[in-house]
Amino acid sequence: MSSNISVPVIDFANWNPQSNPEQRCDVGKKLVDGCHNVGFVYIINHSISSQLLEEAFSWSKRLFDLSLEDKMLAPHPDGPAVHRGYSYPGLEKVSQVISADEEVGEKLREVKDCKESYEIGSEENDEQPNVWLPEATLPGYKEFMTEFYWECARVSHEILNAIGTGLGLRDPEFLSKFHSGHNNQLRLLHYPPIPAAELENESSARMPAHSDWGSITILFQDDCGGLEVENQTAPGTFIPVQPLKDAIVMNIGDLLMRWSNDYLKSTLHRVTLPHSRDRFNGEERMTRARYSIPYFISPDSDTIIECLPECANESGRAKYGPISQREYRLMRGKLQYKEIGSKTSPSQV
Ligand SMILES: O=C(O)CCC(=O)C(=O)O
Ligand SMILES: [Fe+2]
Repeated sequence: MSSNISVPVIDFANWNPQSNPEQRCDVGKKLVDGCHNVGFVYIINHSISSQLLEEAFSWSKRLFDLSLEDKMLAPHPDGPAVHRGYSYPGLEKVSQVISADEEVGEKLREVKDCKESYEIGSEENDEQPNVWLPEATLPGYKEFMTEFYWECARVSHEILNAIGTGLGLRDPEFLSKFHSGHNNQLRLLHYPPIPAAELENESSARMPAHSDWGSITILFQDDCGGLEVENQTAPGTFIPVQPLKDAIVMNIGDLLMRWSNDYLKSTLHRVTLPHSRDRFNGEERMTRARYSIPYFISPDSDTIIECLPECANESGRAKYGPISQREYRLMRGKLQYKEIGSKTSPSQV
């Protein structure tokens, strides 16, 4: 695990309308460097308030503290087409076979994923309608989460514009324009305490290595720890993304990697044992519970993802042909299904 590479911290204090163009350009360049070298960055001094984040975690805890019976009043629909509502521990199996080695793939499939989640989309996304709990089960939950969803969408535009600026796009807001926000996904995640031995001997996983599919992901995590990202300079080894209070952890997804002709990196990441000293509780060596809130940002379904001219190589060549978001999502879904079997569902979108 030792590495002198770490996840860069990008200060967004100078990314606001009052900042001068040089300051904004500097923020954009640092962000893009981090997305190129590591694929993951922390963003600090962003525009989501600390109080709102506290509220989001407290709603998440209230949700997962409900009885299973209550949570099952908003069940995740069967199959991969609609990713909404509540998934009980073990329902979803994230697996991305990253090796052609059959044995590795088999081993990953046997491992239980110890987490429960609740997925939320835009109320206007007809392809994936929301699955809400009855209002009386958790009054105020739907209202808060809807507001939080759009607050995350708002900040995602700031980040996409900073990326556009850092990449030197002729129109720095070009990427943002394909993101109405209706194709995003807010996910509440709870990893219950489990015996540390199960994570150590790999009979259980919190979340195995995978990449995200969309443009970018922003993630909020509690102080438990355990998120790790693959070290680009030493593939197969991982570096920790230590909790940093109120920071946004931001990463590049597969579609933006493709859009940027592989300049921005969609990095494998996983959730494993916490790194902190208080990894275990008591004699049973139980890992602490962990709560995280990723928000996946995707372009609208009809968007054609085609190499940005500014990212073409010297001979003007693109590594990938044009593809729509919808086509790409279906292709990824199919591939994943072939590899991981029909009882499981893909990691997101
Ligand atoms: O819980 C985390 O920190 C990571 C979650 C994640 O990578 C995902 O849901 O795709
Ligand atoms: Fe992820």
